Amino acid sequence: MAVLASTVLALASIQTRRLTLPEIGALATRGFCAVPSWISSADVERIRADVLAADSAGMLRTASVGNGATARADDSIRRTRMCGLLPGPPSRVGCVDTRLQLTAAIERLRIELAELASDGALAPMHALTPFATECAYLNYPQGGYYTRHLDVPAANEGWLRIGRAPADGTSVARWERRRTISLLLYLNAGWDMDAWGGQLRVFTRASEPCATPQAADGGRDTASEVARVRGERDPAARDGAGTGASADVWVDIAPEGGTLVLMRSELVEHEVLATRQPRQCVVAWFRTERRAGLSPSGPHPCTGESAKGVHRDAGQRT
Ligand SMILES: O=C(O)CCC(=O)C(=O)O
Ligand SMILES: [Fe+2]
Repeated sequence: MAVLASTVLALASIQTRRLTLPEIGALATRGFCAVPSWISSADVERIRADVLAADSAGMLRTASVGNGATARADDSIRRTRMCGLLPGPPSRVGCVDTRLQLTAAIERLRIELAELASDGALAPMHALTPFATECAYLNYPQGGYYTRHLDVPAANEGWLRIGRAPADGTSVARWERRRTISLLLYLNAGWDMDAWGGQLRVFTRASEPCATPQAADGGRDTASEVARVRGERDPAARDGAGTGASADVWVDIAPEGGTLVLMRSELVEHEVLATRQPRQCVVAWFRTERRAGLSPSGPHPCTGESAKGVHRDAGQRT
């Protein structure tokens, strides 16, 4: 009986729902969307239990900022613990089936987004390369936070070399990758944003290349259950006059269990406000790979710049 029960549990997959048209529209025009109840509350609890088990086993470590040689812990920017899932903790820790089902659900979402992009439902976007996804658990302690940031580095338009660099010697890798879509999946049922803070603050700017004027005002439609528009755009920006400088507009998203957030990684700045309760979530990044300096597929998503513009960058590298 116990064997049967564990077999059934192992076979049960994490059911996700497809994105709705308004959610797809928000991702296309505003660069982000919030998707309430993407998974069931039972699956939220299963994943959360696995995060806590992995943390108790010492698998979650202080999350760093920067990347490669510049990666470092910096308490003034970020306070949370993190554990990568690809590869994940050893199978004796927590529930490996839950992790496999979670990463399978994330892969199904990558395919859904790739299909939407090829159908033209999303703004032009680089292809999401299979087997290039990063995925991790995050556990914020009471007093945790992550200050305002973009998920890609500023240098080389966010492209990072895969493998050997010229400084490493000969036989240099010619591939690069960049985060394209950032994914967050929240795991705390009944999160009280007013009492506990910990909201995800997503910034949009009037000057943001992919944001349309309607988009910057339109968040209430797509995410009314989970988000509140808190920012004010300055009047000059609203009527399109002035120097191009604009005040921030932001949307606060409650980290409610089961809510999925998707953001264009190179466009959408965000932060996690101080949390007064421990807060767990899954973070993942769908990435794009390209031959160094060559356009991966089609024009740059925001500027419409095609391979020519990107080639200039390659010229500097070689
Ligand atoms: O915890 C969150 O809501 C956001 C985390 C985040 O922005 C990141 O890890 O890059
Ligand atoms: Fe982030």
